Amino acid sequence: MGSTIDIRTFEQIKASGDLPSPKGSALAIIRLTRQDDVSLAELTRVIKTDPAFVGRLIKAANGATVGGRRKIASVQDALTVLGLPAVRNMALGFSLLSSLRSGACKAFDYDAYWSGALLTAVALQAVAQRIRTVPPDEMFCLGLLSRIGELALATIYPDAYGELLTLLSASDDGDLAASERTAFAMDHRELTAAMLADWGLPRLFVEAAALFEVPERAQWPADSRQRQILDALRLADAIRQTCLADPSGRAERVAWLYPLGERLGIDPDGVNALCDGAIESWVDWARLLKMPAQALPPMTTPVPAMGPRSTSGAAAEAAKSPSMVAASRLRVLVVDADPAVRGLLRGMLERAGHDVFEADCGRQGMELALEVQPQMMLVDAGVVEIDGLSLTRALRQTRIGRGIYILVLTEHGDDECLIEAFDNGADDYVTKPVRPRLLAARLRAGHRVIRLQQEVEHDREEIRRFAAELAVKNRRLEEAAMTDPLTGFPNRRYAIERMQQAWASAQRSGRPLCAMVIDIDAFKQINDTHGHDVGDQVLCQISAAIKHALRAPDMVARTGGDEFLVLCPETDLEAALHCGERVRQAVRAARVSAGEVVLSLSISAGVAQSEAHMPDPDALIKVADQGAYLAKAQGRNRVASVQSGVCADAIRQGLAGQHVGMKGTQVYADGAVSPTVLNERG
Ligand SMILES: Nc1nc2c(ncn2[C@@H]2O[C@H](COP(=O)(O)OP(=O)(O)OP(=O)(O)O)[C@@H](O)[C@H]2O)c(=O)[nH]1
Repeated sequence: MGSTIDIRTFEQIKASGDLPSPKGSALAIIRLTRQDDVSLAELTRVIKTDPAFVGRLIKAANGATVGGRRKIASVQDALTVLGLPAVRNMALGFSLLSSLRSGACKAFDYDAYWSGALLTAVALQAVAQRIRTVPPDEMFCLGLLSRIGELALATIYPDAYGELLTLLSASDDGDLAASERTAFAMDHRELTAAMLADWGLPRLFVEAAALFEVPERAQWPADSRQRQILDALRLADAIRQTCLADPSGRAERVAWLYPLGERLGIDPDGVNALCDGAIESWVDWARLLKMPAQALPPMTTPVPAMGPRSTSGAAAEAAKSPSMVAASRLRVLVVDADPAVRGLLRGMLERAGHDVFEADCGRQGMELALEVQPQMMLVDAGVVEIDGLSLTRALRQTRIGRGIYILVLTEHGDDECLIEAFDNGADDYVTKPVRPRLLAARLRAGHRVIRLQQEVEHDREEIRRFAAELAVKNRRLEEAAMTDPLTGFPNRRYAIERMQQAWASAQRSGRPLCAMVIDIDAFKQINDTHGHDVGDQVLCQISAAIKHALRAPDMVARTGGDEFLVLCPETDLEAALHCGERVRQAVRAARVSAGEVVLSLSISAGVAQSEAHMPDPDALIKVADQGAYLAKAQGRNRVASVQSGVCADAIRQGLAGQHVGMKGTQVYADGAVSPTVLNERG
């Protein structure tokens, strides 16, 4: 591969410390997964220190599970399903995504960059699921980072790269890579490849990332694994561009999208289905990662005419033949110490149209089997280092090795060896010296079994996809049933569930529990004066101000029109009153803009602490409600509690607002009553 960046230049940039790199827990996860003797327990412990990553990992694992398997809910199970390489790459990808959501390069659209990268990632994962060249979850990361060089250049040279982007956007025929090379003596493709290699991604991935924009430079045979990964990445990138294009742009792009699918044996309907699956999965991931992802129309409209290409015999053949070739052509690994035997077998297999890989000892056989993932292996029982039978047994214990059709080569008449071979997991045997016609017949029989397995796997894949779609839909329904659509906050139903859990836990531990009821003051006026739409915008901004003022363990839900319920676990009344006052001040300080109007509002809040005589959480909410009612009655814009026994002095010292004392109540306010328009209209 001729496009790798000059290693000295790369080392210099790296030494500057400006290159994007994984941070914190991701770094620890990557380091651990590189250790040969890492224990699952240790890795699980480190992963659990990063709750956001736990969520993403479990989501990815559930995407990868077979239909009918139970849902993955623990880190340990997710690790088993995904495997260490996928986990390592996900830690890398998500760490970069989290730490580089914004940056100093003004002309670089960070949101669009990551959103597009995510679409490429899910598209590549879906393509990999179809072509099965490498595990789909490993490909996810390749898609996510396939243009990381662009982001790196924007990070290292924010001003100069910004100027370059601005210049390019003004010209019609700008070549990004050429301009980058002129300005920085390197382009994003080279830098991407160098960074992926530096992070230890597989060579096949590094090369695909370096060349997918310039595929004419790749010299690999059309049916090689390298070429398939490259073509898969090209297809995923084309899916990204097509899905994000406007309707006329889409029509234009399918003209080169479908031929890319054809190269991998995927017909236009299959490509459309990949696009639709990718869009759905993209929106789902974007929600989890809190990234922008607009609703895109599906591609499942009938395949637009591609001119004579689509109907010509050649194109129709091209659309069909690759999948047929893929089904009849096998990757076969021959493990035998004798070069003459290997040569004989290679000749036979190649004449039958298969791709042949050779290993001269058991250890090399194991390594190659895991790397090239052959569908069939011919293993000499007497091969050295690891003997053929131990190799068979070891392979059967791996995910990759379980599905390989293994033919053992044994000495004639060695029944004991044959029995042991079958006990170790061999599918068939051939005795030495090899008789070509007999071997050819056994290869055909093996081939039949493999084809049947592939068909079963294909059906399973369909079921898996169906189950995954169903699971996503169910999750969405569950979420929707618990979420307030306007603010995105949990709704009353969810709040009551959480309240019951917190109540039970407080009963068990004997720790205090507080509830706070918040009501926006004179909100009706906003609707009446400025309209319902402005009212909605105000609600959203006030919600954000409330949430921002709360601590992480507190839970806030929108329980009514302009009413919110806050749950403060392990908090006593005094602390909850402080918290309420913090929220009140935050809302008071917020400048709420709605259209041309800037408003200042206030809230009234009631706070209550659980007490031994209260029978259930409803009683606690009722007392908090009474506090809110009292705050309203006292003139609004205040925090109140109808419970006594609070250390008034301590609170007063810590608060900016005035303290209005009543028998058995605490009330805070700073006088003004809202809402107030702070600017004049237009
Ligand atoms: N814009 C908008 N308004 C809503 C929504 N839900 C309820 N409302 C309105 O919110 C207002 C709530 O008013 P109230 O709580 O009764 O009274 P208020 O004007 O806030 O006065 P006080 O609570 O006594 O300070 C009503 O006019 C409802 O119609 C919503 O989703 N969007």
